[in-house]
Amino acid sequence: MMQQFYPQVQHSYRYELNKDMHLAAAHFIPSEDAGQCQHMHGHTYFINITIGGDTLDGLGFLVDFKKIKDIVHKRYDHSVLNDHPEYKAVFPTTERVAEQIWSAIQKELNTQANKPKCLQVVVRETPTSYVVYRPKPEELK
Ligand SMILES: Nc1nc2c(c(=O)[nH]1)N=C([C@H](O)[C@H](O)COP(=O)(O)OP(=O)(O)OP(=O)(O)O)CN2
Ligand SMILES: [Zn+2]
Repeated sequence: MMQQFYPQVQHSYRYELNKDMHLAAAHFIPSEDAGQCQHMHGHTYFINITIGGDTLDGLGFLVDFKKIKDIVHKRYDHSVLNDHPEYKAVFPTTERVAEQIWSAIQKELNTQANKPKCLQVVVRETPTSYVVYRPKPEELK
């Protein structure tokens, strides 16, 4: 997975969890400036999510791996990204997809008593193109 590329994120949390997944989705960037990308096309997105925290839940989980996959995969797999409400105001670029994934995951983590933090989201759109998204420190308070 991830073509063996795992970017490191600096932190001092006791635990770091990583979840890899991939999903198939179509998108287009509705602007002439996007060249060929203005036309609908598909990708197999490879996604890596990094979560940190100091405290585990009663099961000994920082967060359930399955919960992380469900938030992203159930939402986007075999869908057209442009159809999702979060891409009505912004285009579904790799950068925006990474940002939206971070936002959805952190929103769910905020409901947990042990308060894990989503430290990094990597989205690989093609074999040669990927984005790393990291929140600002104030967004993790
Ligand atoms: N900053 C961004 N640039 C581009 C994005 C993007 O999301 N953010 N997206 C695209 C297209 O959607 C395209 O699918 C991916 O582009 P690209 O990596 O250029 O695709 P190729 O497979 O043709 O890359 P090569 O390395 O030239 O084979 C475009 N730009
Ligand atoms: Zn594309």
